[in-house]
Amino acid sequence: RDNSYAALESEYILGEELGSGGFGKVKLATHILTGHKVAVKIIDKVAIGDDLPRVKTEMDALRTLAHQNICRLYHYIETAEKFFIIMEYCSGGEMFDYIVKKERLEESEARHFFRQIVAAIAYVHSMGFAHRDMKPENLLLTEDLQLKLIDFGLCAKPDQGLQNHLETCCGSPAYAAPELIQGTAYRGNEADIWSMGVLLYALLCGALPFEDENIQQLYRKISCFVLSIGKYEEPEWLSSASRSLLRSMLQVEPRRRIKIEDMLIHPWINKKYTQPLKWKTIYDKNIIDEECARELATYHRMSLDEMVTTLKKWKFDYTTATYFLLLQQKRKGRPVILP
Ligand SMILES: CN(C)C[C@H]1CC[C@H](N2C(=O)N(C)Cc3cnc4ccc(-c5cc(Cl)c(O)c(Cl)c5)nc4c32)CC1
Repeated sequence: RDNSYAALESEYILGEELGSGGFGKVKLATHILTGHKVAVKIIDKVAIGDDLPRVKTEMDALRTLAHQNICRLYHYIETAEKFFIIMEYCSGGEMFDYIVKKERLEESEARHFFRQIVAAIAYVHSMGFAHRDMKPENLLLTEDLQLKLIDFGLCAKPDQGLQNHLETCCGSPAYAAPELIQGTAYRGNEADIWSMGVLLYALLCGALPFEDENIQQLYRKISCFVLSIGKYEEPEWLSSASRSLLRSMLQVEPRRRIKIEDMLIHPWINKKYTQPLKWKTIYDKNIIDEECARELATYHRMSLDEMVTTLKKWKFDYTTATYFLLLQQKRKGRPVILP
């Protein structure tokens, strides 16, 4: 092992592998100072090759996007050979596994999850980004069944106008919007709405509207859906409110697709909820929790003001990670102390 891990192992204890992908692997780790579990995405620069821009894309997105339904970036370390992206650990695993175990969800449970997905995407779009790879595998659960959106390797800033298909062939075909399949120019945020429609269908029906192990067949199904009046079978148990929301998201013509703002006030989203959907972030980068800053200042033998000033630089170094984990400790009602 090259000395890259040295940078990491002085601050974290590496644990089991949680999963891997084209990017590299994700390992469980323990943040030494607080004893908290974290997830470390390890990317080998040589192995990633010309996919390196995707890493930068994800880093920029994770640094900018701070939201209760998005996996939190704590710290990142770049060495000559590797990137280490230290993030919030989601002990509940993938939402995909949760749905599979349950076959399909009751409408109320589907709504509990879907409201969090809408909140995350409303925030991502409000920040000028589009995720572009929305699917159950990219939605993780915390131990208290809170949803966290992950994998921003394909995200884009739609205010860069229309992306055309070729340069950014995206995500997973089963969730890909028709305009993406057809290779015409598309807007990332409109494609996200389509993918969320497929996601909602999966949550409610326990299956995918367009399913085929053979990619060509799958594309044909999506395309013929595109060409026909967009028929897919709607199981009889779906309520009329569910059907209307699904139909408004699975609109073939992107311009006719429901907008995220209209989803926030859709009757199905708000059924049995008195509060309107709180989609804005609960985090304010300008507000530093004094108790956590004080504990860090004492540990580093710095004044409180110096520590607050340092934290407001959001360097995503070990101190940023320790601050976030102390904040998490405080949110769980545990004492905010360092050894
Ligand atoms: C199938 N994918 C392409 C990779 C897979 C790797 C394991 C990971 N995971 C799991 O699969 N558990 C079952 C446990 C688990 C727990 N906490 C995690 C916290 C963060 C992440 C994470 C992973 C990636 Cl690739 C990201 O870009 C971001 Cl922003 C975050 N993955 C986690 C994770 C889920 C994704």
